[in-house]
Amino acid sequence: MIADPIKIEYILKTKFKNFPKGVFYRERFRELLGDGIFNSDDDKWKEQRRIATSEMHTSRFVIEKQVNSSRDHTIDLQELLLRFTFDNVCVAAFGVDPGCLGLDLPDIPFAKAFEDATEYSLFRFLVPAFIWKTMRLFNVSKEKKLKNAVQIVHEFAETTVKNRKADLNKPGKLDRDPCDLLSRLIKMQENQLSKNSTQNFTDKFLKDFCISFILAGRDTSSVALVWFFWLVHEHPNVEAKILHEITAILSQRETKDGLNDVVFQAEELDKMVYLQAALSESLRLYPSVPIDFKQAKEDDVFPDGMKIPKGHRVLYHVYAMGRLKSIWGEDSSEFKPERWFKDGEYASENQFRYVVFNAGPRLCVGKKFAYTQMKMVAASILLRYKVKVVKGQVITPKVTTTLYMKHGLSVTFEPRQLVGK
Ligand code: HEM
Repeated sequence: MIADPIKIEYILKTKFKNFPKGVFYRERFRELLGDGIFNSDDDKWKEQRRIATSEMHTSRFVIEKQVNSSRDHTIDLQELLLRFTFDNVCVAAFGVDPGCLGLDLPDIPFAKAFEDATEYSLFRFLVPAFIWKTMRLFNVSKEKKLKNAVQIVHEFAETTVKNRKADLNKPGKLDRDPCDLLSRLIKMQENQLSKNSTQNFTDKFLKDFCISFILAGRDTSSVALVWFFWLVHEHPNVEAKILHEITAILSQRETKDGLNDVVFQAEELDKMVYLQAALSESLRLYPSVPIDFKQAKEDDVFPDGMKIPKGHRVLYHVYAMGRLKSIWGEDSSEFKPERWFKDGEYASENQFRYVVFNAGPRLCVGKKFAYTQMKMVAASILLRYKVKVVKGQVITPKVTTTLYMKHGLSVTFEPRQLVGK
């Protein structure tokens, strides 16, 4: 297990490979999306962000309805946010809203199967391979459940791919030019085929690509937000600064909407640098992916002379790195968004010291999308409510591949009167 930026830079700059092979279409993600759809400032990306933010805003209303219907009751914020990001990433991937955030918080078979599949496949990392392989051979226990869950996920994805292809071929069927990942891949393929390119995405490829994307973007932003809301509750001075920033940005608008009608525009979210710093700071202390690992493609030697034989896995401890005094200084355990500013300007940290989104050629493809999504939710809720954490609950991380709160986060929402005039 390492926590050294120099070694991490060495690992992530191509020497090591991702493990396990085939979980994500990593190379293809880079090639097809990398700096295009999700990360550039071109018009397509702006349009994607415009649609994504208005969809997030719609979800904000649903969250608000939940809040109203549970007034005077506590609500598990983590569960609500997990449902929100699942719906949201499915819209981004497939253009389909599974409806997990419905008012009665319904059980959606596809979402449940997705969750089960993730949990049961984690088992394969925890036991020697011969154990789970034997269970798979006899189709028993966790392997049997995994098989069933995977089947539900695949059936849903297959139907979605088929329907989307059919809709794209029927003029007038879709009310706007769709921006979701699946539609873009299908269109990209059609354009290339018309140029006699050899590029050909099978339905299986399209399906697996979208499933991998949902897997990567599903819980990461929601758990980040739940730790953020808890830290903000514990630091009223930070909350006051965030509110000050949001209201200052709103006051620059030419037309003044009533508070309830405010929908943040992507450009306004870009200006929320203190909020961005507070989110980055929260992720430093509670990274959504707390431990990551890569595997040596061949016998290798680290810059300090340490030998790594072919096939060996190197784990790096993102959680520990976020708290190292050697990187962050004596106050490394404190929640201080101010540390992200240099000469009054927001300054990103060196990627290999802050590996929360991975780094270099493996930097998270959804990073910008995630910040837009998190800022939209945080600003929309904080503007309207004080999120009050119920006293006496135990706040502790759950040790798994994603840093959930073990017991969720019970909160109440107190409507604000003060802002937005
Ligand atoms: C706070 C939110 C997020 C965090 C902390 C985060 C973190 C990460 C990390 C650490 C990796 C590298 C995993 C590895 O290679 O070992 C990664 C990869 C990836 N992430 Fe994110 N992520 C977030 C949100 C998202 C969202 C919202 C999406 C999609 C909409 C997304 C899409 C991806 C994809 C496609 C990859 C694979 C990229 C590649 O391997 O080249 N992420 N993310």
